[in-house]
Amino acid sequence: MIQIEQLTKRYGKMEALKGVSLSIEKGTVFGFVGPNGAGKSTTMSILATLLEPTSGKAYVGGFDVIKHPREVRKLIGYMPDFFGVYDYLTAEEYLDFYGANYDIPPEERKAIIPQLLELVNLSHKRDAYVDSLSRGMKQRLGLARCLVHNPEVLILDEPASGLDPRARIELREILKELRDMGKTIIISSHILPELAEMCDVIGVIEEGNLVAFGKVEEIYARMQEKRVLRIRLLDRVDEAMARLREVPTVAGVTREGNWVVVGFSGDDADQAKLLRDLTVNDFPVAAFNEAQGDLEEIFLEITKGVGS
Ligand SMILES: Nc1ncnc2c1ncn2[C@@H]1O[C@H](COP(=O)(O)OP(=O)(O)OP(=O)(O)O)[C@@H](O)[C@H]1O
Repeated sequence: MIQIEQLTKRYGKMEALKGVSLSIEKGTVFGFVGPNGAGKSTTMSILATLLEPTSGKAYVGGFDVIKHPREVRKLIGYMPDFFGVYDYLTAEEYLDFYGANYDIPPEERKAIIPQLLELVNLSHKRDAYVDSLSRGMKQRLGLARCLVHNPEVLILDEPASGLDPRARIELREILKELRDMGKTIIISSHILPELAEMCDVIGVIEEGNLVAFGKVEEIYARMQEKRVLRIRLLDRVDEAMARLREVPTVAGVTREGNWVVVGFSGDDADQAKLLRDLTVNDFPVAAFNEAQGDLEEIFLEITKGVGS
């Protein structure tokens, strides 16, 4: 559905994108993650036909964003990170205004708008002024706004930023519904766990380079290859450390008090073997556990050293 090939973007001397390539299949919820200034908004603006790349190609539904922006715009709904709202309009008038911008006839708008308000759980706020809505409600209204022309692709720039946990859950539920409707969704954030719970596929961007791309589980699995074991011994700590260093699947051994911290590249069977080896040799193991690598750690791991 979306194809990006060797995309670059320069702002003067500043290289915001340095040759990003990726492809997103129809019906995918794609999470674009990276720190501030990494190039997420730039990539999304190019896909939304609002910005021209310096070089490279981008296609939406097979249409080139430079050569066929009109066709692309019909296919996409874009929600920028900051969007102006028209405070003097009610929620319903606001959506009606955007529907009219897309040349949707008045009768059709009358039918669609209640459905959209329902979808984003704002039916009860139909007659409320936009400026009276909470941030989460405004975000949901913004989402409804980019759905007025029933686009196949949604490009949402940091839609969850500034939302409290409850509002984030609501947003996640709405995104699920949209995915079930067959929409392809691109959503950005600089907070990885926030995206992991909403997305199927994740791309990590750092200083204009795509440094990781894959299914959420694959990225987790990659981290699992580098697990960290924590072993607490009652005694013979130095001896145990020397023994552990002999094990081929052990990458590094450090000590934190009575805890031994082991960098480990083996699988579950290797891990079981390691524990057995310590206990049959009478090392007094009081605790043995695997440190859980969360997505935040994976993110730091993947992006470590990039750009330096
Ligand atoms: N119009 C512009 N003129 C000059 N530099 C720009 C412009 N827009 C973006 N940049 C620079 O390009 C880089 C990428 O910016 P971009 O907004 O794409 O990042 P981002 O990943 O979306 O970050 P954020 O999470 O802060 O929105 C940044 O260094 C930014 O300062």
